[in-house]
Amino acid sequence: MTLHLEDLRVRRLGECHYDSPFSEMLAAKQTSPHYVAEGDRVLLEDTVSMLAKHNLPANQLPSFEAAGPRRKIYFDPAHVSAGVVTCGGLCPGLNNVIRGLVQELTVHYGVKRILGFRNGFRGMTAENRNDTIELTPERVRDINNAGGTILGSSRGAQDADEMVDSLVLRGINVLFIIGGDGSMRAATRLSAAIRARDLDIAVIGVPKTIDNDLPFTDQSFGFQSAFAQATEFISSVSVEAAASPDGIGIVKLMGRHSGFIACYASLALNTADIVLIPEVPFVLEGTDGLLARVEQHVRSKGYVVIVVAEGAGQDLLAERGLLQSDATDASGNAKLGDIGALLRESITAHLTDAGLTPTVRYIDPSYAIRSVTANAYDSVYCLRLAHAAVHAAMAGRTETAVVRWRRRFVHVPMPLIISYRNQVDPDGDLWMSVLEATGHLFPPRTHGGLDQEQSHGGHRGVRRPAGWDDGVAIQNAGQLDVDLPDINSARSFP
Ligand SMILES: Nc1ncnc2c1ncn2[C@@H]1O[C@H](COP(=O)(O)OP(=O)(O)OP(=O)(O)O)[C@@H](O)[C@H]1O
Ligand SMILES: O=P(O)(O)OC[C@H]1O[C@](O)(CO)[C@@H](O)[C@@H]1O
Ligand SMILES: [Mg+2]
Repeated sequence: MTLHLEDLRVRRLGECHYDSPFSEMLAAKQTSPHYVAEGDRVLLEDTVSMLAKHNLPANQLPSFEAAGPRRKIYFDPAHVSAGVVTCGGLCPGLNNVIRGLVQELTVHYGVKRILGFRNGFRGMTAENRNDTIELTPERVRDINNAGGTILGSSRGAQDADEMVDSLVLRGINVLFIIGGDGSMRAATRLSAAIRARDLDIAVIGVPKTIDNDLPFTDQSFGFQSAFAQATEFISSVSVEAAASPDGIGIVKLMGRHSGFIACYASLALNTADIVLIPEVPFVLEGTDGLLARVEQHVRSKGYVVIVVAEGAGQDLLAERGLLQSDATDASGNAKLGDIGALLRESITAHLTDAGLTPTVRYIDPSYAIRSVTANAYDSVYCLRLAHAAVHAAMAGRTETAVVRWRRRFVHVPMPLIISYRNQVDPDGDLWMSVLEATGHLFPPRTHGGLDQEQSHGGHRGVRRPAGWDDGVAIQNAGQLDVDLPDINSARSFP
């Protein structure tokens, strides 16, 4: 399927008639290397060859609407009641985003009423809709000092119409959804239900995912804090492995389908000998297999450190009957088998057979990683995303996520954010860096790169309940088939 320029157009509730509190500040601002003026756009692609192949005038190149404050806004702040909900797995920085939203809404726009729905979308059901937390500047003052989310989060299906009823009954006209791919799918369904009733409610997403698996965003918030924390555990097993005869250190890190945390945490320390991620298949046996490679390391260096993403090698578990192929969590995400345990057992058996005396240290620090507080970098990032989200909502944007793309903050229509899964490209420069750092070009490439399903539009391993929409599949952003009018002319979405 093809991405059309129209797919990059952000939906608007209507014309902006109210003066924004930022009008004066914006009056003289122009686009610069550090600022994108309202009305200017940020390019989707960033190489000469990608842009050249479109053969289009500059103002028709695929681009995103810039985020940020507008001179005119859609909502009268006096009549805004905002809702906030956090959904899916935890991620460092959730509280920072909540705090940033509340501060921006109250201090700059003068919004008086902000409600936090509790425990994810579950808090928006008929049963729970009145159990909200009033979010005031006082309530959120110190929440950034703790990990998790003061609102709670959850997985599991809720009825979109019932959630719209909750918004109507609680008088919410601006909703901020902080969540991952599943949450953005839910947000899209919720938005469709809002549109079907012709309601004047803005839905803005702040993409959150510890796995960094959402596309069209440089890196998701909390990711840096998470992989920084993960390095602590790699460091521990490295020390343990190095101090044991024939030592084997294994750390299993989160990453259901995308091995970004494993890659970045490994690069940060540069002590891992082998990195295994879902995107790059490997085998255990044979001369090209992991076991032979591990034995080589142990014989030459005395120990080996392996960093494995939880989604790696699931095919190996399946072959051995160690994977319940249709098991899912409440949100329809595939439940994974324990690749770390398989590595531990098979490496121990192999090295023992080879006459060695392995000591295996296996750590699975998953929850100890995603529950940490945001570091200084992520704290800044979360706050700026929150600001962008509030500006977008007040300007009447809807069904839109706020992200940072190529260093600029932009608006990405929600269908795009769920259109495919961001994964480590085995042909890309990140994986090349990992191979350079581990120095052994392992695992060897057994195929030509991510297949079509994996990289573009695929949701392998995600099994949603019947009737759920997994969003449109689009072609590789590098192969956009551009079709269409000048999207840069400001125009309301029909
Ligand atoms: N296709 C869908 N349609 C409607 N609702 C969905 C869909 N997918 C997920 N949801 C709902 O969105 C919420 C969050 O989804 P999920 O548990 O998959 O986490 P997520 O947002 O993907 O975050 P993460 O991947 O970081 O854990 C859940 O309440 C889930 O029921
Ligand atoms: O155990 P939970 O809370 O379902 O979360 C586990 C999953 O959540 C994720 O962090 C994504 O949020 C995955 O990497 C991980 O497998
Ligand atoms: Mg998800």
